[in-house]
Amino acid sequence: MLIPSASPEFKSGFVALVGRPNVGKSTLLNTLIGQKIAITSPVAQTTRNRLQGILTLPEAQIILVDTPGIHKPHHLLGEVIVKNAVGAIASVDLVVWLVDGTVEAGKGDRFIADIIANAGTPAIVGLNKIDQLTSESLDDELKQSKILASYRDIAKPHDWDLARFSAITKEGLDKLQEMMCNHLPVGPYYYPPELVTDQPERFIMGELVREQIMLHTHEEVPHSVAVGIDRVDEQPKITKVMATIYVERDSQKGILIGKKGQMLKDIGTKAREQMQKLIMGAVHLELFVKVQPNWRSSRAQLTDFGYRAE
Ligand SMILES: Nc1nc2c(ncn2[C@@H]2O[C@H](COP(=O)(O)OP(=O)(O)OP(=O)(O)O)[C@@H](O)[C@H]2O)c(=O)[nH]1
Repeated sequence: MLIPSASPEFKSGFVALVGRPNVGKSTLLNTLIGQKIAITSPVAQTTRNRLQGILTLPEAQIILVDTPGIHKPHHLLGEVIVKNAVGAIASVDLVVWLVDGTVEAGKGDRFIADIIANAGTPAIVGLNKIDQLTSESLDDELKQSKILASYRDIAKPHDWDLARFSAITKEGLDKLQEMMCNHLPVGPYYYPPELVTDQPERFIMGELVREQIMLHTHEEVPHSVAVGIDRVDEQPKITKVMATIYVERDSQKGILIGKKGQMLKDIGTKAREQMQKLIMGAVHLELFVKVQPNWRSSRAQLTDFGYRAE
């Protein structure tokens, strides 16, 4: 893949997507670059690592940095996640601060606004999920103007732009893209235009397994799961993938395997389908489950699973 030379007006830069857990950062990233590279789920705190999506337009290359949701940390993994998100804010050209555009700004939102303001990075406040708003009555309209006003109040002193959109229906995303380009400096292509992410396929494969675990199991399991891809064997007609799911307790292993192995089978089938889309070819997936007590509290284990403090 070749990196073309940019025209003198070409713009490029790094844009961090930040916000509370579950506001739709990963969904927005996937929609903007037009391919699934970030996993999403209705469970908060799905995203753990920094992931870059590359959006190449005729006039600009925007490198979108997905960050884990900012929340109060409860264990070492939580601390590492928040520290990485804060680090990302300080090191980019622009922040898109994503919020749930269906509710007024609250304490948690102001906490993030303060972090962005302290970093001094220019920002766009992105009110997402507007597809969920209805404007059938005067009450609805009043509610919407209150939501908008609550974010305007926060944005105004810092000169932050406001954008309203839906990462799912794509309404308003053209305008957001235009705003992002306006904020970027003139610059080169950082990546070949065909590339959509900086992450190796192996990492995304592990994430696709983790996504299915989150979708298939209940509260007890998701946050204590890590997935390691042990082997990827590319054969002429099929790619064989072996992966291990690490949990902290025997009980979680039991839940994951399920009655007669049915749960693990379902997770494997769905993850395999997603992997086939990713590599555009046939996949044979083998999953193993291992108990690794307290991996979230061990720095060495976190590093092994690829969660690095940056
Ligand atoms: N209706 C609606 N739902 C959305 C929209 N964007 C995201 N969602 C949903 O919100 C949930 C969370 O989305 P994610 O993209 O995983 O959120 P996130 O901010 O990356 O979450 P973390 O990884 O926890 O930080 C998912 O169920 C999405 O389908 C939107 O524009 N409209």
